[in-house]
Amino acid sequence: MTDNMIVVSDLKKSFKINRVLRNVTFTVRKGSIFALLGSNGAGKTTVVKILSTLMKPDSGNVTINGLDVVRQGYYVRECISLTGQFTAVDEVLTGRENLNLIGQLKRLNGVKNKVNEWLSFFHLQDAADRKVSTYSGGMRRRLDIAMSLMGKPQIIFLDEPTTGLDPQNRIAMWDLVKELAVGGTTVFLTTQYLEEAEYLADYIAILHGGKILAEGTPQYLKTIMPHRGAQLNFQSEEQAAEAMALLNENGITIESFEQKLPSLEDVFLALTDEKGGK
Ligand SMILES: Nc1ncnc2c1ncn2[C@@H]1O[C@H](COP(=O)(O)OP(=O)(O)OP(=O)(O)O)[C@@H](O)[C@H]1O
Repeated sequence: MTDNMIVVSDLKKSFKINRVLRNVTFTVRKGSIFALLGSNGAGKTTVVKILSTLMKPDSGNVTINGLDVVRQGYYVRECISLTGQFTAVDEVLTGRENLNLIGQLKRLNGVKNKVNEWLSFFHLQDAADRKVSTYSGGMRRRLDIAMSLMGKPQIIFLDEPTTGLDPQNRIAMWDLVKELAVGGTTVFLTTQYLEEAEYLADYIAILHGGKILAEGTPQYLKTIMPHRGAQLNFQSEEQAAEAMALLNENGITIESFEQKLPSLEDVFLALTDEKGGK
């Protein structure tokens, strides 16, 4: 019995002359949070579409839960759910009605209890009977994920789950994703944010130039990425200059403190340099 939920090998996909996926290979362990990290247009959604049976690859193999996505698509769809970048909720219905509808379409038993369970898990009880048109972006996104979880899929694909969310909603979404994995769901997410991948994922694969440029645990990737600095913002330039020399002794107030992460571009450059140098 293998521990791998997803096995992707030598995946290729082109759109006419645009070779988006040249050779993509990775595995995802059962019950883990896996992040596919890449910048705009890297091909993340294309990977998600192929893995979720919405698009056929040109070549390569993909199995999910031991099932081939091309030949056994029907069975693959039984064990996955997909939440895309644009929410699929019905604006005219309430949150509860949206969830009920999905429960009925999927012919689930005990829909009422399941709806209440997910409303509470996603902190939507208070808004449950309001029309979705009155929901914030974060609430819609949470409802969308709740809808895709009706029926308890073993694996959930979250395509850029926090794009467009404000910092507060982004953090709330991170907490929910962690809780999902604690509950045993395998989470496959795509993101263009390094900090999101580092915070959430057990394992990160960086997609760049149609290939997996680097992969590993966040701890491992930190060791091969560019150095991180810290940015200290003082009240005035004078204070900053003074502080540089006398920070500890003079007790100068630091207005704010930000950790500086390398940009994705810095990461790509460092990693491609490293590979080129080998
Ligand atoms: N159906 C399609 N027909 C033609 N080109 C496509 C199609 N789908 C994707 N592409 C192209 O493939 C490339 C990768 O797109 P994809 O949406 O997979 O990237 P992404 O990493 O998800 O980007 P983003 O972060 O912006 O969503 C882009 O150049 C895009 O224009």
